[in-house]
Formats: sequence, structure tokens, C-alpha cells
Amino acid sequence: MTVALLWVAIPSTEVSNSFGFFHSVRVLDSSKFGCVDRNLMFKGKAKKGRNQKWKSGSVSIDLRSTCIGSGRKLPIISSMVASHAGEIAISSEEKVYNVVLKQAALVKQQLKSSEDLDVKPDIVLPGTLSLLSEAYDRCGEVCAEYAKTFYLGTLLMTPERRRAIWAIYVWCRRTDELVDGPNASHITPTALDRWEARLEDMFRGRPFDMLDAALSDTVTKFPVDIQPFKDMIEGMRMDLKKSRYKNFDELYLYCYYVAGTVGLMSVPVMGIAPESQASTESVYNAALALGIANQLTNILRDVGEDARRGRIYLPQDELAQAGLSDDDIFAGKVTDKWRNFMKNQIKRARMFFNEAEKGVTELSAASRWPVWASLLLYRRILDEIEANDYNNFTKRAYVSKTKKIASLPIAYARSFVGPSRMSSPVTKA
Ligand SMILES: CC(C)=CCC/C(C)=C/CC/C(C)=C/CC/C(C)=C/[C@@H]1[C@@H](COP(=O)(O)OP(=O)(O)O)[C@]1(C)CC/C=C(\C)CC/C=C(\C)CCC=C(C)C
Ligand SMILES: [Mn+2]
Repeated sequence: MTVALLWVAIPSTEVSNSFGFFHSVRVLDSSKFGCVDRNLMFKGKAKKGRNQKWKSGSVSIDLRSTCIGSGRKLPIISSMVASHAGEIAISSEEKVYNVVLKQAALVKQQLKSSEDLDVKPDIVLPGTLSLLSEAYDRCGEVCAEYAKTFYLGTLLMTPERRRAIWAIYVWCRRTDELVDGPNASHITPTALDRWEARLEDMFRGRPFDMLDAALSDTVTKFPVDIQPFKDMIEGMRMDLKKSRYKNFDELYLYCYYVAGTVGLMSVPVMGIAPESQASTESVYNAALALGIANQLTNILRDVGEDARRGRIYLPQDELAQAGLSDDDIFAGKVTDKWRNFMKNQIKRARMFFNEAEKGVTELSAASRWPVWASLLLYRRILDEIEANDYNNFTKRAYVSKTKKIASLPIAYARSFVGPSRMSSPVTKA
């Protein structure tokens, strides 16, 4: 597909932001996630279920999460919920894993079809090559300016992959800024619908501005699917209307939308090592886990900052079980109750990082270092929260430059560990 590199800046109406890199946009016109087999332990009876609607009745479900997405047992992190109609809604984990399966199937199919076809070189319109490289350079500048850690990671990548991640980063950042930036109060669901329509244009090779053009080009070069991008916009819709999370099931879905999607967007660019025996699903599941882990870490880092904006992402039922309430968070006092609560939250975030680790080794050799670096650096934020004695109310945990640099050789060493040779229960079909 040839990307027509035409873009215009027109008087701004809806969407602008602190970065100043939103061109004045009168954004064009208007848009929208089942799981692995799971042993549901009924009283005295085990039953395999897949997206099943459970009849009402005196059944108590003791969910043994055996999500086999990555071929290993995941901790029990979500629950089945019985709707008032007696039917059991499927858990967020189940919904999200269905997306993972679709993404994996899609990328397998696209990689297969690209093997079959001799890919014709793009017909490049005269003068557009320099415009396109200018567009990517601008994405790189934005990434360098607003996300030094991710930018550092991308410098360890091959040039084509680096540019693709920059383009994806910029779109993600612009999307996040719609609801998290200084102009967030002006954003409306309609504006998000228009942002989604603009995304669809990008995927059709009709970018709106130069930064869109970089992503348009990227999706012609890598088998990146539009769904994770649409799902991230759904996460922003959620942020617009939701400021509390009842339980981890709700929070898990939000983390998928805003961060798990980044993992799914990135895998086609990072590439899976040709010698990998792991299933594509398991690699995607690890990428999802890294996104979830990063977002949980981000939430734990930003408790005070988010509370001051009236947002509490921590699950309400878990706060209550720990003897805590919203008022304790607004009071910002580090008590033993808070320390115990935070220890459990950090433990869960680390479980997701551990899950992600199992997939990094399956990535292409050129991508393993940057992803290890990003994983180790973000996970270190959890160490810093502990070092701050769990005071994430007034202290923003961060990783010092020294520690960031110290992580790079560790990430480099780990990147030498490639795909496991042994056959695993979820090896490639
Ligand atoms: C080298 C590398 C890992 C690059 C990924 C870069 C990239 C595309 C990042 C996008 C980040 C972004 C701006 C997303 C928008 C929504 C958002 C803000 C998500 C939160 C990110 C943190 O942003 P920040 O620290 O700036 O937070 P504040 O806005 O300041 O609060 C998130 C926490 C999500 C980040 C999620 C990832 C980076 C997931 C990366 C996963 C992979 C690359 C998959 C790797 C593959 C396997 C198999 C593990
Ligand atoms: Mn944040």
C-alpha cells in the first residue's frame, strides 16, 4: 500500500495539547474485546468452560485461574462475576485473552501471506522520502523529549524498528494526552470518536499530519493491527467517565486498554525470533503482561498525583479488605495498613513482570535488549517505592540516571538468552 504523504493543518477546534505538536486539527468526522480454557471448580465438580454462560443456581465458583496463555499458571487475578440475571459474565482476563488470540492469529496469517507474496517495493511519490524521514525524525524528537526511558530503549534497536516504535509511541502519547494533558477538560467522547476516525484514515494510508504519516508508513511495513489502537482509545473513554475501580477485574481491563495494548502494538515490530518454539499466543501474552505490569507500576507510583486529580485506580474491594478507604488516600498518611496493602499491590505487579520475562527471550535478538532495558527500568520503580517506605502520596518514585545506566549492561547480558530450545506445552502449532 502506498502512503499518500499529504497532510494539511487547518484551524484548530477540538484537539490540541501541551506538546504543541498537535497540528491545529479540525479532526475529521466519527468509531469501538473470550479466554483460555479455565478449570472452574464447582462444588464437587470440575468443569471446562470457554466463554460459557453459566446458568443461575446454587453454585459457588472457586476460580482456579489456569490461564494457559503463556503455557503457565497465572496467579488468580480476576474473578467471574454473576450478573443479576443469573448468567456469569466472563472476566476481563478472558475478554482480553480473546483479543490476544485474535492478534496472534492475525500476525501468523499476515506473516504467512507475506512469505507467499513477493512484496513489491512501495511506489514512492517524488520528494516524499525526505518528508517521511522528517516525519520519523520528529517522532524521535518527541519520544526523546517525553519518554527518556523508552527512547533509550529504542536507541538499542535496528533503525527501521526504532522509527516504527517512535511512530507508535507518538500516537500513544497523543492519545494519552487527550485525557491526561492540560487540555483534557475540553475533550469529549465525540472528540475521541473523531480521533478514532482519524486512526482509521491513517490505517487506510490517509494520514492527517506528518506524525500520522509516520504511523501510516509503519503499518505498511509491519503487520500491526488497528485493534490495539482502537482499544487504547476505549481506555481513554473509560478514563473520561470512570474515576474509581470496584475490583481488580475492572482495573485489569483498564490496564489492558491503556497499556496492554502497547505490548500488542509492539510485538509485530519487535519480531519473534525465527528459532522460537513458543506459540505466538504466548509471546503476545507476555507482551500483554509487560503492559499490565507497567501500568500497575505507573498506578502505584502515581497514587498521590492521581488522587489530587480525583482519581483512585486502586481496587476499592482490596482497599476495604486492608481496612483502607478513599479518605486514607486523600489524607496521604503512610500507616502499617498502607504498607501491608502496598506490599501486596507491588507483589502482584512483579508477578506480571515475571510473566513478561518469559516472552522477552522469544523476541528477535535485535529487540531483546531494548525490551529487557525497558522492563528492568520500569520494574525498578517498584524498588524505589519500597525505598521510599511506601510514601507514594508525596514522593514520586523514580530511577536515578546512575541506576538506569547500571541496568543497561544487565539488560544486554540478558538479551543474549534466546528462545528456549525445549518443547513447551504451547509450542508453535
Ligand atoms: C522499548 C519499548 C519497550 C518501547 C515501547 C514504547 C511505547 C510504544 C510506549 C508507549 C507509552 C505510552 C505513551 C502509552 C500511552 C498510555 C500510557 C501513558 C501508558 C503508560 C505508559 C507509561 O507512560 P509514562 O511513564 O510516560 O507515564 P505517565 O504518562 O508519565 O504517567 C504505560 C505505563 C504503558 C507502557 C507500556 C509499555 C511500554 C508496554 C511495552 C511492551 C512491549 C514493548 C512488549 C514487549 C514484548 C514482550 C514479549 C514482553
Ligand atoms: Mn500516570
